[in-house]
Amino acid sequence: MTAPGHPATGADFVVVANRLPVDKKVRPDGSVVWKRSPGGLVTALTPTLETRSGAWVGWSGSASQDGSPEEKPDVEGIDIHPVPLSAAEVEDYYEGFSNATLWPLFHDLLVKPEYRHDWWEAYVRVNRRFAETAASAAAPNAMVWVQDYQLLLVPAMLRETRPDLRIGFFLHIPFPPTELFSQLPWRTDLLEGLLGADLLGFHLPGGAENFLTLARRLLGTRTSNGPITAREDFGAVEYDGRTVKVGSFPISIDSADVAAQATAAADRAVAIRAELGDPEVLLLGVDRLDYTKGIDVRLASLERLFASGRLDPAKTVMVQLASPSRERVDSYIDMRNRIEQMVGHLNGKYGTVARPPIRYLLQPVARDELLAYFRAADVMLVTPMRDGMNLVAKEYLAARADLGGALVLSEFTGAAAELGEAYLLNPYDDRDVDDAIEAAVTDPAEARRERMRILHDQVMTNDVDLWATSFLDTLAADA
Ligand SMILES: Nc1nc2c(ncn2[C@@H]2O[C@H](COP(=O)(O)OP(=O)(O)O)[C@@H](O)[C@H]2O)c(=O)[nH]1
Ligand SMILES: O=P(O)(O)OC[C@H]1O[C@H](O[C@H]2O[C@H](CO)[C@@H](O)[C@H](O)[C@H]2O)[C@H](O)[C@@H](O)[C@@H]1O
Repeated sequence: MTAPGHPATGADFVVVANRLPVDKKVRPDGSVVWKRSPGGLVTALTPTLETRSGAWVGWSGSASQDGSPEEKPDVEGIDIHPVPLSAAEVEDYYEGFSNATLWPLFHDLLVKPEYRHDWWEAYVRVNRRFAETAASAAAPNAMVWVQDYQLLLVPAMLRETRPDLRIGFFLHIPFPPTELFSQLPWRTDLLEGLLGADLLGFHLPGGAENFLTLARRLLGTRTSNGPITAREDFGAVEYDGRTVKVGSFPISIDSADVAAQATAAADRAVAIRAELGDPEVLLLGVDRLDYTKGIDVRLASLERLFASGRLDPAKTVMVQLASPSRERVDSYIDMRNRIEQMVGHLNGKYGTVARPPIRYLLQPVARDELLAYFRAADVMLVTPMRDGMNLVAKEYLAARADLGGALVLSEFTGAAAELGEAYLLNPYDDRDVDDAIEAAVTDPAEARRERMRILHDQVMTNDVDLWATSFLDTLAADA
């Protein structure tokens, strides 16, 4: 069925992403409910689609029963095209090639990537399915925006059957240097897959420049040499008789919405602090439970700060909200065990029965509750070993229209490139981590407030609309 406002021949604007903007949950009684999915990508694109009205091609988040037709959820303003994945494809394409091969390789080899040809075959097959679904959803000359590392082959597959389309691709995770990318047995196929696009977007200029070097070295193509800057100066690759534009577009959030909702949650923030025993210092971490996020880095630092007396465990509470993620992938299971051991150790050593210093939740919390936590926290701890952007950091800043709080931020996040007034740290340097956390807790209120004023303004000005508009305007410009 065609959504209101869409011609029967297809949509003029199509988003293609691994995930739909809603997740399918099957209740024990067999009934189905659709819930808004967690994750930065969905959070970032939903407002854009609502204002532009278009189609979204993606996976529901659950394996399909063989032979049964995929249901189509009703999402206002978006024509949804579900792509079914079998249980084996979830294992091989999503958990395997996407999250046990590409994810660790693109995140500095924090765990060892696995290179398996059966996973690759599933990745090619599923990418083709996404491309075919997108081709059938798109109107003639439509603009199609493909998202992220799960779909690196889709741009070329789409161009093969629909050369009329204007194709953009955005990578939400870091793009690694040639030396790392070249480990991939399928490096040329992946590079050629991406070069099917008219415009390739990365968060940071460094990722875009890595891509140009790779194209030059691996394919011998002609590429531009000048520096790339965010949204302004672009690079180019000459490939197959076309010019592929390459640029940096740092993603952001719906800042005004976050600020308004967090302000509305001010009373709940006070109640949260009371429920926690009104600690002198409330530290907060909010992450998918992923080994890239450095949850262990902040817990190890707290141990050192408690042990040395630089922070008083009797006056400090740290809340760690962790959303379960990719739970069947070995490296995620290992990280979860490690974190839970550290939480237990810290509470056992530094807490009392009535008052453990670490409060750890392994479940997603409701959005309004999350915003209340942002508003309640004195210090937000964002300590990834590597992260494409990190929207949590930006959400925290937008939530602090009261100019309270402080942001501790790893230099190894994309967000750090724009947020120089945060308490920046190198997560590989224990002393630096400890010093940054201590300073964020103990600096004079006026100094913290001045940093927050600059950071809050930065995020309010550079929002997700700027990200989407600058990408789509650039994509449309040379059509
Ligand atoms: N409602 C809700 N959102 C969450 C929770 N945990 C994380 N998120 C959201 O998920 C997104 C995470 O994005 P980001 O920090 O870029 O990291 P990513 O998980 O790697 O995409 C942010 O928009 C968070 O607000 C949770 O427990 N509840
Ligand atoms: O879909 P999942 O496997 O559950 O993972 C959730 C998303 O994680 C990744 O997020 C990235 O995109 C964010 C927005 O650009 C960025 O801030 C963050 O640094 C990245 O890690 C992944 O790239 C998405 O595809 C996933 O949906």
